[in-house]
Amino acid sequence: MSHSNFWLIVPAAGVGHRMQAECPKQYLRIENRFILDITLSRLLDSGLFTGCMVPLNAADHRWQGTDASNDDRIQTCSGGAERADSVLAALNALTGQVAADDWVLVHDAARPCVHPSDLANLVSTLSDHPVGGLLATPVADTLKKADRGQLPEVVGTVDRSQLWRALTPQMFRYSMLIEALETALKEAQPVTDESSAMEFSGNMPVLVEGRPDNIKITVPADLDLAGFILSRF
Ligand SMILES: Nc1ccn([C@@H]2O[C@H](COP(=O)(O)OP(=O)(O)OP(=O)(O)O)[C@@H](O)[C@H]2O)c(=O)n1
Ligand SMILES: C[C@](O)(CO)[C@H](O)COP(=O)(O)O
Repeated sequence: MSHSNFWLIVPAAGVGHRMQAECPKQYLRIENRFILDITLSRLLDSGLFTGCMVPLNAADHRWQGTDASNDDRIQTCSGGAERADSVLAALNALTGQVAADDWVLVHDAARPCVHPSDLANLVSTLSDHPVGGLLATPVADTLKKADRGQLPEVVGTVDRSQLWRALTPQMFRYSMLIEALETALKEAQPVTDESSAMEFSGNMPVLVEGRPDNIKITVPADLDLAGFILSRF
């Protein structure tokens, strides 16, 4: 079993355009709790993490009203224009606290339904792996490729036999992840998750199957769905 420490980064600097809400979605409430508080408590309650860094939007004025802001395990920093920029900012803000081969788990603030069993399985599966990996779930729907018309039309059906939906947490060694993100961003590579940066650097992250109910709250309908999922835990 690895003797490395485990650190948590929860990117929470987005504005939630697709949610069309009155505030950034991480500050919407489920059962009168901020989504950000739910996500952070579900992860930190595992007792796994040495520390946690939460990148916030520079214009964020809601953080001080959260329960998490009173948790001395949690540090904050300023995020960036894109999710990858926020994650890199958080990694840099941890410099001096984290050893090169410590594990860093990055988990979207917008995924409050993450299940403790998935977190435990991710860590136990990868803690001695040289690269790391991510929670993911096999695609269960038939996938269509469409043209870009106003009324999109099918141009083909995609073979889904090797396709997975990437979830979070995504778990990589501190120094490898910083280097991969810096390289990908410098080369203007599209980086929508940590794995894609690691892949660009030539690594093959492991896919660890996770629960499909680890949803990312993205559009309005996701809020009630997340509330139902959380009510079942
Ligand atoms: N510049 C950004 C953009 C996103 N995120 C975070 O990354 C996670 C996943 O991103 P996404 O679902 O795209 O959130 P938003 O960018 O807020 O949503 P949208 O794209 O609809 O604006 C969220 O927890 C979000 O707060 C971040 O920390 N910094
Ligand atoms: C990281 C992620 O949740 C994995 O599926 C996803 O890439 C985030 O994408 P978003 O557009 O920033 O929500």
